[in-house]
This record gives sequence, C-alpha cells and structure tokens, in this order.
Amino acid sequence: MSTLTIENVCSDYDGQVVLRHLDLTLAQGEIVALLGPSGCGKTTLLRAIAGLQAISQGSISINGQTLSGDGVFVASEQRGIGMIFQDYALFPHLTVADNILFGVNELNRTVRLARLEEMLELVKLTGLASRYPHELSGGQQQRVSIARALAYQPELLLLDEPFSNIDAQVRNDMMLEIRAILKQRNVSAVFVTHSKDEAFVFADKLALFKDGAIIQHGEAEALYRAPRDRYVADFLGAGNYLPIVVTSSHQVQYALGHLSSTEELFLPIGSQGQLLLRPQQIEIYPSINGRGCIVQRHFLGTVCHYQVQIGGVILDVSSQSTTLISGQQVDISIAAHPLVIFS
Ligand SMILES: Nc1ncnc2c1ncn2[C@@H]1O[C@H](COP(=O)(O)OP(=O)(O)OP(=O)(O)O)[C@@H](O)[C@H]1O
Repeated sequence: MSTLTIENVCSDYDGQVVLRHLDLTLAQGEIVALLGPSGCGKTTLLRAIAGLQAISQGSISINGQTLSGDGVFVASEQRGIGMIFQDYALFPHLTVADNILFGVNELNRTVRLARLEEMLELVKLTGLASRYPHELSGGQQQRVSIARALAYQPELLLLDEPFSNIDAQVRNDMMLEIRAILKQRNVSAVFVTHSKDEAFVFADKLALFKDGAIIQHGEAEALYRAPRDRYVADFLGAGNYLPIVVTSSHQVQYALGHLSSTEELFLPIGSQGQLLLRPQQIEIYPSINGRGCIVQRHFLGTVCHYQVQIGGVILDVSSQSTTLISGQQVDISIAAHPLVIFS
C-alpha cells in the first residue's frame, strides 16, 4: 500500500491558484523530492500535506485514510506527520533532550528516556543531551531537529529545504547520513528543494514542478535519461541541442553525419527535431584536420569544460581529458545511446 496518495489536488491563496491538479503517490519507505524553481508551489504542497494549507479540490490520504478532501479535514497535529524545516525550528530555551522529547510528552518516563537514548544514538549526539541549541553546530542542530521529528514515530516525514543552511562541504555527507537513517527506519519522506543536486543525492524519486503543476514524476535517473520536454531536460542538467532529421528507426542525421540510437526512436522517418546531447555525451580528441576548434576551456578539477565551435554551432563539452587548450583543432565523436529528441 502506498503511504501517501495525492489525487487531483488544487489549492489557492485568495483565489490565486498555486497548485494545479497534482497527482503523486509515495510507497512506504520511499523518499520523493519536490523539485522546481522558486515560487512553483513546492512548499504549498508540503503545507497541504501537513494540514497547514487548505486544498480546494482533490484529496490527500495516508495509508488509505483521507486527511484532506471529500469533506474531511484532519488537524495537523493528528496527521502523524513529522516536519523538518530549513531553520531547524528548535526551542532555544530547551535542552537537546527536551527538544527531542517535545512531541512525545504523553509517553511515560521510562519509555521517554529509552526513546531519547535511541534517538541520540541514531543521530550520533549521545552525550550532548543537556546542551542548549546555541551550544551546537548547525549540523548538530539539524540532527536534533531530525531526532525530534523521528522521536514521534511519524508515518511520514516532510522536509522543507533542510540542507540549505549547511556548509556545502558537509552537506553531501549530511544528506547521505540522514537518508541512511530514514532508510534504516523505513520512513517515507517528502523533501522540498530547488537544487537538482540535492534531489539526486537524497531522493529516490523526483516530482518536477512548473507553475503549480507536476510536469514529470519518476525515478531520478529515468527523468534525467528520458525527460519529457526541454524544461525537464534543462532543469536536470546542461545540454546541447542539435537540429536533426530522422533517417531510420534507430538513426538520425545531423550537420556532421549520422548518429545511432540504442533504442527505437518511434518518430516518422524524415521528421525533424532537436537532439539533446549532455556535455559528457560528446567526446573530443585532438585532430590536426579536426572539424572543431576549442574556443573556451575551464578546468574544474577532475574534468574540463570546453566550448567547441564546430560549423556554425558552439557545443558545451565536459571531458576527462584536461590537456586540450584554447585554439586547438579537435574532432568529436558521440557514442550510440538512447537518443532524446524534442520537436
Ligand atoms: N501566504 C501566501 N499568500 C499568498 N501567496 C502565497 C503565500 N505563500 C506563497 N504564495 C505564493 O504561492 C506561490 C507558490 O509558493 P511556494 O512557497 O509554494 O513556492 P516554492 O516552490 O516553495 O518556492 P520557494 O522555493 O521559493 O520556497 C508563489 O507564487 C507564492 O508567491
């Protein structure tokens, strides 16, 4: 059974529609990222799931129980949902222990103490129970907020940009660490971010938003490899677009020759389109009589980013060969792969 089911959800602020017919399901233990640019409605959906925002149409349910919609509205505190915010939202006057146990006051003292020890161990804060939030680093504070959300044993965890205040150097490790905790506990989670990089690291699935609608939803890799349009393709990574003509079920022609697709194209022969080529799908190599010329080079550590002028086109190329220089003649090759073509 899916933990969370969102069906045809619409929502507005004073008549201004901000969520448009959203459908999304989340299986037990799955992590989905709501991804998209600022103002596209990600936080509004998170708030609607939490019961902090009314919906005007559709329904939201957890484990088959309706929380919003069909004339039902379950209060936020009765939804069995934990929330983690960007600013951690810890109580500054409470110790780590009291912050973690804040939502489980009704449990008896023995169970509460056992829960506290379990949570401290889980988030690697054992020994820091009597500290106050201002005596912790940002990363430790974020772990307290995670422990607090999990202490309550929620059906579902909602995370609103929880990593944006964490130093870039430790962010990746922190995301992997928290992801491992959620996986270990089989907790389902909805994670809001505008960063594709965070979404790739933290989530199993992506729901990509545009103007209050979900444009495409699925496994991160599937969206990256088979984006349904240029909006999705561009949001998930840099790309070059080359005009092509389809010449067979597995082949296209472009300005420099033919390219093969390892999957059937399902496009009429003779049809025209724009071929998506990610910078790392183009290989460049030095060639005295090469058709291309390097016009820009940026060294990025393990790879180099080049701009290659070839015919009238400039291609962005990401290459592990870092020894090429600006002005050098080069040629390119593109290995057969499942071609992505937009009309
Ligand atoms: N309280 C509010 N009253 C009126 N309009 C609002 C309110 N909160 C958000 N909006 C509007 O609703 C739209 C969606 O906002 P939302 O915060 O859900 O976007 P978001 O994708 O989470 O953006 P961000 O990444 O910047 O947080 C925006 O146009 C925003 O201006």
